[in-house]
Amino acid sequence: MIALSVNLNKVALIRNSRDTSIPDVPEHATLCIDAGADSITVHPRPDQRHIRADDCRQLAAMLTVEFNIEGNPFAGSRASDRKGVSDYPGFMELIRELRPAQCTLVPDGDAQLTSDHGFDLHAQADDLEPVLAELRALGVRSSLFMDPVPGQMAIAASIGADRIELYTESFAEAVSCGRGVQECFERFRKTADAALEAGLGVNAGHDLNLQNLPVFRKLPGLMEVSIGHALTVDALRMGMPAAVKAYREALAGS
Ligand SMILES: CC(=O)[C@@H](O)[C@H](O)COP(=O)(O)O
Ligand SMILES: NCC(=O)COP(=O)(O)O
Repeated sequence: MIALSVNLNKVALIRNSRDTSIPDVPEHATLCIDAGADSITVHPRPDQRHIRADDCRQLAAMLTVEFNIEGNPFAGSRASDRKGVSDYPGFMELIRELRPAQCTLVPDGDAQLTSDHGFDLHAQADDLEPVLAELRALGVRSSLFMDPVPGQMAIAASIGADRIELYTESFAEAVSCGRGVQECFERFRKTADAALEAGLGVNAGHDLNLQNLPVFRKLPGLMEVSIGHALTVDALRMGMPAAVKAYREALAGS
């Protein structure tokens, strides 16, 4: 069974548009879990535009399923610009404090609108190796956010990653425009095969939705998908429990 990890970034984004506590992030985590989510994902960015360090602390204290925290391991601390909101302590400082079940390392710059590329391990392996070693020492499963490039999988394994997360925006784009879907899927399949061959687990995420999951779910060895933006948009129309159930069904092929 492919695990569904619901990303709550966009619930926090709505909340942050006012000085308020609603929509309540932990309450929506519970709604997702009760509807069948296997895991909760968040991506606390230094500007705390959506998920804040305090959200991560609240979720870590209450979750009854796996917690996956994503972010750039080299992101340092940043003072909060909002009254009553804690400073961003630095990504690895947050991981050391909370020790989530999984940590997905993403090479996002602080000013990026969203995640839009994976790591280049030819350039970044030496910097990442000690971070992966620390995650292992903390008992946190590691995952590296990667583009679908088969040749990088052996490097990911050699520096100590437990899993990779395939950056799926290119597949989502192919499905959306109706062009090159099979060729794109084949690139992901070859990358997944290379990851499995190297002993890595295979996660995936970014722009996955109810239209592209029926195909992407067939990826060999896929263990987990993390989905936030499209699922939240669907939840605006159908409600969060129904949206989670719809994504679970899409993953199950039912
Ligand atoms: C790594 C990735 O693709 C997403 O998990 C990321 O969390 C998206 O970030 P935003 O929700 O800030 O667009
Ligand atoms: N790692 C992907 C994720 O957590 C959510 O990405 P998206 O569904 O918001 O694009």
